[in-house]
Amino acid sequence: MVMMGEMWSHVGSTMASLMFIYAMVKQFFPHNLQDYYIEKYFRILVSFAYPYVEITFDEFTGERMERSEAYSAIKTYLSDKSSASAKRLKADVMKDSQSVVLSMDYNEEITDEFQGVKVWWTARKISPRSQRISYYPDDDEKKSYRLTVHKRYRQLITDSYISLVIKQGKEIALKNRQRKLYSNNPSNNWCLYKSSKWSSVMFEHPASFDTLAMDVKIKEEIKNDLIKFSKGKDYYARIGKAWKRGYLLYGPPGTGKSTMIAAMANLLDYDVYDLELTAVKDNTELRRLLIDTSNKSIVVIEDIDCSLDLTGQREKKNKEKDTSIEGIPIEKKAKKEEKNDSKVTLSGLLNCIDGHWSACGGERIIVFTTNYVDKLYPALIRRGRMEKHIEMSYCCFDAFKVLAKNYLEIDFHPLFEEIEAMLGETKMTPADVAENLMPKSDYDKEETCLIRLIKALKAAKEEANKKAEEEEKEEQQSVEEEKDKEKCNKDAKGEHIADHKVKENGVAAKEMKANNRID
Ligand SMILES: Nc1ncnc2c1ncn2[C@@H]1O[C@H](COP(=O)(O)OP(=O)(O)OP(=O)(O)O)[C@@H](O)[C@H]1O
Ligand SMILES: [Mg+2]
Repeated sequence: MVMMGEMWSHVGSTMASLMFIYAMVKQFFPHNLQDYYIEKYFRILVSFAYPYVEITFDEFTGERMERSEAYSAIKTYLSDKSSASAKRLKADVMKDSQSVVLSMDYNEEITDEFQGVKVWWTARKISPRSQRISYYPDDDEKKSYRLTVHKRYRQLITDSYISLVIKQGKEIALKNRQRKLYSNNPSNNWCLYKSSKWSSVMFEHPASFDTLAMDVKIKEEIKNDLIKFSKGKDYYARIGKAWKRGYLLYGPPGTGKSTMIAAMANLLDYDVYDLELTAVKDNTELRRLLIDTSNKSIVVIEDIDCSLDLTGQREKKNKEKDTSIEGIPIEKKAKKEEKNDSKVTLSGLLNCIDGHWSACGGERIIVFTTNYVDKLYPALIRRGRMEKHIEMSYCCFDAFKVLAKNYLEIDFHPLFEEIEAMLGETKMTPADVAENLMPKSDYDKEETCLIRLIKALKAAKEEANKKAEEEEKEEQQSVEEEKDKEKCNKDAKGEHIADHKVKENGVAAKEMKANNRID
């Protein structure tokens, strides 16, 4: 690779010669023709002396100043090249590890070669001359990459080289990328200049399908479904369906719905977009948010039943009779009460899930979670929209075995038998089982943890029996009350009929008397 200085020394010496020629020629031209002809020929000479084409790739482009995909891809491509050839490099330390990513520093140049043609890349950063106050720290800096190539190769470079650089840059980025967890910013935080609808942190959840406690068969089925989906690009194209899939995870709190989403993301190597619907102003904003998600991602709407007034009907009922939302954990109830300024409607959400625009991009999974599947509007979760409905339920023995392996690193223990029997008759969430299995001190042995779990299961069973007895009593009481009421009603009705009969008999007797008198 030859540095760009070589090109500049050629340009410099040619320019000096041209300036000399220009001064000489100027003397011999009639004064009135100097301006027109000299300038014309001077331009031709300059273009001869500088026979290069420059192409600039800005970091932000378009009317809405979106981050340019080409810029990001070029950056990645050049990082790979420049770590070997550039003299001044910038270093970024990756958060998760000790690895360092090197990229070329500003105003640094590197050369590249494509089919024997030399090109020069320069990283540029332009800061404004005047100081101005800005809300957004790097609004005023303009970053770009400039590609310089001899005009003779213009066609080759624009037709083939640039697209190759972008393709390779994207591939490298995909290989090196650190997955992210995005959450939507409230719309009043959107920056006017660069619309940042999502903020992100590194996605570092350690959950996997190996550590997920649930029925083994169902787990395998879900894993296969996900893998099939991720490899299904051609299949989806063939059947004429957008490459996306909807999952509905439902079940009581603490059964592993959120953990399952993390395991899905880790299995497929996808980003996660945690969409808080209550922070979305309206349907248009929802659409913009979803358009702004990347491929290979999972869009999650947690507690969908609490997030939206999806059925005006149901909401009205709840207001009249609040008992229907009893049992919702406090924070979720608060969320439901807090919602309010969001004007996202059911049809808006449905349109976002499978409207025409939702086919832009691909390889996207959308997941809804809820504790109350029966409360959801059927259209929202019908098959075809939410293709897979997965019930996350109370801890079964399969699930317990996974938790015992996770928390105690054991596959078997004589107490397992008793636990299996107890789990068959007691409802306990995996979250509660896990909590009991977690050693509370360094001296806690496996047996201590298992015995603690057995005690908790017994207590849960007693509690459930007591509750069932109370419920039965209440039911009996209400049946008896109902019976009493019915009896009272009957008695009252009987009296009323008797009264009526007495009255009727009285009237008949009077009539007979009167008739007898007439006779
Ligand atoms: N199936 C499971 N496998 C492994 N761990 C689990 C499972 N279910 C629950 N846990 C443990 O319990 C914790 C709570 O689980 P999680 O947040 O996934 O429940 P959830 O179903 O999303 O609850 P909620 O309905 O309240 O959102 C997790 O951090 C995890 O440690
Ligand atoms: Mg959850």
